[in-house]
Amino acid sequence: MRASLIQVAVDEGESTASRRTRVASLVRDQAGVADLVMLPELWTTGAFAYQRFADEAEPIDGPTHETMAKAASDAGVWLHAGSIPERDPDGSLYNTSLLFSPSGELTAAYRKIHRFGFDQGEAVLMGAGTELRTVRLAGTTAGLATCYDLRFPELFRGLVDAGAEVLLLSAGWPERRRAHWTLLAQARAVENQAFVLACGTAGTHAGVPQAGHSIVVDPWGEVLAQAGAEEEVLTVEFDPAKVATVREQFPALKDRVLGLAAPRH
Ligand SMILES: NC(=O)CCC(=O)C(=O)O
Repeated sequence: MRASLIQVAVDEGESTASRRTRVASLVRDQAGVADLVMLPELWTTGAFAYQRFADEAEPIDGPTHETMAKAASDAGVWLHAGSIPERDPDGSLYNTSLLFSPSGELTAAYRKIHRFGFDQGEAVLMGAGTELRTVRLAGTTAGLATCYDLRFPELFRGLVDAGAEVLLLSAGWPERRRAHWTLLAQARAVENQAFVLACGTAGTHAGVPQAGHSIVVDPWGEVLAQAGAEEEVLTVEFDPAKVATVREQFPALKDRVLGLAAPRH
């Protein structure tokens, strides 16, 4: 499988409409290059531009859906189109990832489960997703996660229990915590014996420099490729069958002990 992670720059000053057009063209450029293309979290607004979420929220089948479904089918690729600020028909907001098939059908929508609560923005403005999402694509099973989710290993274990071999994380991770980003991506890959493809943003918005450094890690924890700090398309080739090989040769997942009792005092 060949995957291209498009590390979109989310600097202020570019309108949402023109960014959509620009990113759709980057996706189309992947025709014949990649089987799977990924975009970051909230790349239309930037993940920290909290004041824009309500104004720019869209329904699942809104303008980003329309543009990205067409880009996926024009390019003939699986497209993890990152996430949008979704407005549910009941008015509430969610941070929702969209995944399209090569014919442009929406195959999965994942509402981010762990909202970023550190600075009160996302956790106050957005609702929390409640359902894990896995998708069969290109002969493997992918599990979806978004940014802050990376800090919560139980979510990834849930995806692996549901059959995931490839963990797709779209993010808007800040430069300030870049060391955590690389470490956690490798940890999630090693502990789950799965590929991790983590696509972040570049640039600066709302005063928050973004980490970039999108990363692809194999089930043994080796970094197959990592981007730099600027906007970049990171293309990598990997064999999802390596998951079965690693799990067979070093069957640590089989040694899990479930339902540990709390300590007695
Ligand atoms: N958008 C996010 O989820 C930010 C997460 C983050 O900054 C962190 O976990 O650190």
